[in-house]
Amino acid sequence: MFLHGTSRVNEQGHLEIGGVDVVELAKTYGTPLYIYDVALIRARARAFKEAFRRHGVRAQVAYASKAFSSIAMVQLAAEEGLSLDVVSGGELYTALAAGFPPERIHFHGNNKSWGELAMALEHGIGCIVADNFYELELIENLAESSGRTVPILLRVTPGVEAHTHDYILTGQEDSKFGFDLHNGQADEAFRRVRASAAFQLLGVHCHIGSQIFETAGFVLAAQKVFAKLAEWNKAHGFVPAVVNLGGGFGIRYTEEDDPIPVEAYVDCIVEEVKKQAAACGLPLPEIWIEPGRSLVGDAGTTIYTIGSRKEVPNVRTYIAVDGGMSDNIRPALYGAKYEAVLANRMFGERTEIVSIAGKCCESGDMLIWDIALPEAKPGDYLAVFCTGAYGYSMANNYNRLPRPAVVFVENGEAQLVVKRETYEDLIQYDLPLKTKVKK
Ligand SMILES: Cc1ncc(COP(=O)(O)O)c(C=O)c1O
Ligand SMILES: N[C@@H](CCCC[NH3+])C(=O)O
Repeated sequence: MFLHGTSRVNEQGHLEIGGVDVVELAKTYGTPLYIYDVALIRARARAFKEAFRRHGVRAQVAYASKAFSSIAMVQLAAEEGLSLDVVSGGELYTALAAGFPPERIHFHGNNKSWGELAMALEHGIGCIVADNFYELELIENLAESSGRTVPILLRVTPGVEAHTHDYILTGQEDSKFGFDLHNGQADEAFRRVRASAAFQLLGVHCHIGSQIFETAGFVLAAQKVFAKLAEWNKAHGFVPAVVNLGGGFGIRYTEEDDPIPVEAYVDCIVEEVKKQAAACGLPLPEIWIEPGRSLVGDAGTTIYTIGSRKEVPNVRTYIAVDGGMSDNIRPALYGAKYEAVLANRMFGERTEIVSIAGKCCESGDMLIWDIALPEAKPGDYLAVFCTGAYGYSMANNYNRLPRPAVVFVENGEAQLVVKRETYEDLIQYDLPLKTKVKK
């Protein structure tokens, strides 16, 4: 059976996560409900950190909070000694409100506003990952007006385009992110930054993609980054303090996925960075990575209540749940695949093949096509696995569906960490029409 972390089947034949019966959680908190296995998140965080520690190198593992940001999640990341990657004023605000140490926050984004950058500077965050020339201008102006020096990494696009299962080398990088390494943009950014007292250039960042199962793309990216760092060192004596190779480590959504353990990514990254630094005659920089999905993805499970059923004779049976693309847009957006079970009948024999439909008014709102399940009846609970990354964080109110609640479970205890939205929440920013029609 497809179970992760602390998930198991209890004596009642119910799915249990973190020592808590999922059916009880559904009854207490309602559905749809996101449940996070906290022990699994801790285990992943520790595995990443331990892998670096074994190599005896200086490193930061920054949780990419775009995968799932909430006050409790950020506090959990802090508790585990992670750094934090934020990509908007909203994620930064959440981190600060959660009491996350500002010096361990890294600020990303391809169009940071003046206001967002000002907030970051005001709170003295650890570093800004500068993405483009306009941003450099904004940072410089802000730094001048506040008399600060701003620690930055330059985000470069190394021309390594990673896909889910492979990677290809692209001569001409076509990406909205970062300074191109090959067409002179990165060199121009480097010159500007070095010429201004506004910046403290810590080093370079790159991120080659997401849900990657191979190490080759990271090796290639490190090689390209160091080729540039070697040039900058030779020509300008620049010694990087930090090299950040981003996130993108893949997880197992279905039986078809075959990711490597997190240690294997870290081993290959550390070995390549060591090799490259030595070859370039550079001291070993601090190595930073930014995992999102691989920290929280398979720790998250969504529980739905099953409702209607529609048979299309000789074609398909649709089973509808009380959520859908509003709480998990990934199947509609990327054709993402998931595994699921009936959480209240785990011992049930899987006697039929059905397709799981969401309740949004959209034919494309399908969560899973053609899955084997016990015969599902209205009121049964469907658990969809591996929804911890980019589920809640990409949730929306399409069709005015309230966003679900989020519960953390650990050692037999459940804790509500995000409340379910209410209908009142949905209309809280609406204002009534000022009618011009005379009665
Ligand atoms: C710059 C950057 N860092 C980190 C991540 C986290 O990626 P993942 O969740 O695949 O680890 C992303 C998202 O792809 C990203 O764009
Ligand atoms: N949101 C995407 C990944 C994008 C990562 C951010 N650069 C997903 O659900 O897989």
